[in-house]
Amino acid sequence: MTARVSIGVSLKMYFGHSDARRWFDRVAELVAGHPAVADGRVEFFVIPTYLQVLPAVEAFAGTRTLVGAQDVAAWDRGAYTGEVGAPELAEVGVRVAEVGHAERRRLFGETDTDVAAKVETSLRSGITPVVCIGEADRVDAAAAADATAVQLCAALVGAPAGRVIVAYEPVWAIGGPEPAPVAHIATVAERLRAELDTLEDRDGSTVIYGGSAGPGLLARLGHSVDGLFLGRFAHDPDALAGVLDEASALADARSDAHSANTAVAS
Ligand SMILES: O=C[C@H](O)COP(=O)(O)O
Repeated sequence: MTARVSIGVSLKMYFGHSDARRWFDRVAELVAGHPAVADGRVEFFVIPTYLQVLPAVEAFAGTRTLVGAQDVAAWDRGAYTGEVGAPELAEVGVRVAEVGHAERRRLFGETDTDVAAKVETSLRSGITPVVCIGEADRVDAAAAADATAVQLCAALVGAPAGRVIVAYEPVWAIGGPEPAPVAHIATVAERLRAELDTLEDRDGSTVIYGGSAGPGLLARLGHSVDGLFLGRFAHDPDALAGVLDEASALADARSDAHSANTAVAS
């Protein structure tokens, strides 16, 4: 388990260009003044639409915020109309790329093979993939853990060495009024972390939770996840500030636990 806690936001296609730019300015000010983001205890990433990427890179310059893309082409470059490749994304400052979100799998027919190709090109281009996985139907936690472990393995087929951010998002909890139950999330996230721990060359990889996540959830989840992947409940910068405060408290608790363990071992 890393001491660092990750908080990510995907804006999906909710904001128009002006609204997105206003949100970037508000949030850039917020994170610039947030000690835990400023000193790296909390990793913060923002994933706007492709067209909003460059203004986001500009707005968040100097704040340690990682700007991401909501998708990435499965190929580096060539005759792929409408696509954007990882090398170009990296060239303009994109640091993370969302791969295999439930909406892309459901609405655009993305398969595990597509997801694996996108993970591969991202890592090869120096971009950290945010690998989205989650069970489609509301099954019990053990079945969800089994299903998502299979998805994770499929996403990493052929992937070069490097850190991945695994976003566990039960499909049935996305876009709803509330997140999945804490015990369910904890069971699945712990299984996914255990799977990652068996893999070589995945140092620093993290498991975060998404699906109607908002203020109050991280404090209840505690050490069972490495952070959250927010959607609608980050549109209000004040709500996002609350989540960042919870992330800061969790990062401090992890750091204390790590120090205590080190002291016992020596
Ligand atoms: O990308 C983010 C997730 O799909 C969660 O979105 P949501 O919190 O609006 O359900």
